[in-house]
Amino acid sequence: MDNEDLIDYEEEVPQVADATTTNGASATDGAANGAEGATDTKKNSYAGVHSTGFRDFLLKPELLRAIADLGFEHPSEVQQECIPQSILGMDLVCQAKSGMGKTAVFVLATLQQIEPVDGEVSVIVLCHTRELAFQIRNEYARFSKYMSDVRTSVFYGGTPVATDQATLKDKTKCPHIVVGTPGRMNALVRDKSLKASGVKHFILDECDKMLEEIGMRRDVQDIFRATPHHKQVMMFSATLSEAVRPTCKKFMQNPLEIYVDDGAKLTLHGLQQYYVQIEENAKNRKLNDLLDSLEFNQVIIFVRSTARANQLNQLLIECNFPSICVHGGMRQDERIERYQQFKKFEKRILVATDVFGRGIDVERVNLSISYDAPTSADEWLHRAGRAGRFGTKGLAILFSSSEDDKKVLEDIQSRFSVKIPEMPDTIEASTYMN
Ligand SMILES: Nc1ncnc2c1ncn2[C@@H]1O[C@H](COP(=O)(O)OP(=O)(O)OP(=O)(O)O)[C@@H](O)[C@H]1O
Repeated sequence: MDNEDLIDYEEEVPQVADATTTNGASATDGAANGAEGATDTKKNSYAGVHSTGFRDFLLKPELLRAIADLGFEHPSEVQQECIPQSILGMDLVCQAKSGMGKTAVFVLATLQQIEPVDGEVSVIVLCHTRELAFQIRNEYARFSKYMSDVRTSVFYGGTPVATDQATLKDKTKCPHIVVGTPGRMNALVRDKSLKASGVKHFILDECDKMLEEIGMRRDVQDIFRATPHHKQVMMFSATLSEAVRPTCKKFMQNPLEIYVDDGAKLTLHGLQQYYVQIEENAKNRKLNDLLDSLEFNQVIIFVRSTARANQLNQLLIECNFPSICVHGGMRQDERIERYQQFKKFEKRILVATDVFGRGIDVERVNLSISYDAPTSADEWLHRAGRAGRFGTKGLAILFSSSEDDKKVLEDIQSRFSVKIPEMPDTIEASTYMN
């Protein structure tokens, strides 16, 4: 990746040595453990060893009440590792498996520290898709329900910019916390509707995605430059390759680096993964068979283009499956409405492009089918991780129909030290249903 045009004002800071505070054992284990055996070493690690409770973090009573209302009993491992330091304002770069509660780390850390000043935005959270931004704003709403003086807004493209501008202009409405996608957020910063000079916490979720895509990275950098030098920076993803880590750290000062899971350990314990070798023209029939024969609560079916999403969704509806689709080619309000429909369990089948590949959290999804193979091993990990949230069981299936698909399959197996077998004729439902 080309790092040339990265932000400049941290460039002189000496790079943190590799021996930075990491989650010692876990961080190194991953690299050393080459095989599936690694998966047995920490059963239920998502729930930690239960030695710590949320109370031990000395959070505000309003937050503890909200956490109790949400039914969170114990912090997950990533929460145990990150919350104590992040609530003290430390910079943080964090990799942990999909669905293990990274969102709560930054939501709690920022709500714990926030001192809301009317007319001032003090927290900026950036993520790569509008639905994810919407979801994160909802997480803020859930955790801040007893903090009535804290306002959170979400800003993303495809909606009237004037509405966002009006919200920011009105002191009684101006949010203290803003979640958004880079393009719209940068536009609001550029036209000075969003004054970033009061920002104290700057967060990137799915940071590898945002820093690897050049357009997004430029927007992120521009927004970052408009914020004060002194602030807390936190970054999160399930996939932080060795290549992207230095890029992340360029935005930070002496960050705490927590790699709860790495390499082989990124594979979710409860998730079974299979591939299906198939000709392109046999995919529809196979998908039909799978949807008929597999038991599932909800399923996300990934395809590579908006046109294919529409076609496949149409076909499934004609076959009387309760299907909807979401992709970047539809109106934004419709996208959010469909996301909500699926989240509320009004539909059980969602056909989506990679717009839904990362971050989206729908509890009942226990089946992830890549009808079109992903383009990289990392994207597979994110797609598969839509099933098996927070340590639950799930099933992920990849249709492989070309030499490129085969190559991706090989990459997945070597990058995550996992064996993905060919799908057997039958799979016992209890092994992937909770
Ligand atoms: N301590 C906890 N106890 C119970 N449930 C939790 C806890 N922490 C988080 N969750 C739930 O787990 C689910 C997954 O969390 P979240 O979406 O933050 O995962 P993530 O690590 O960001 O995953 P991804 O990498 O896929 O974005 C959410 O529904 C969240 O409410």
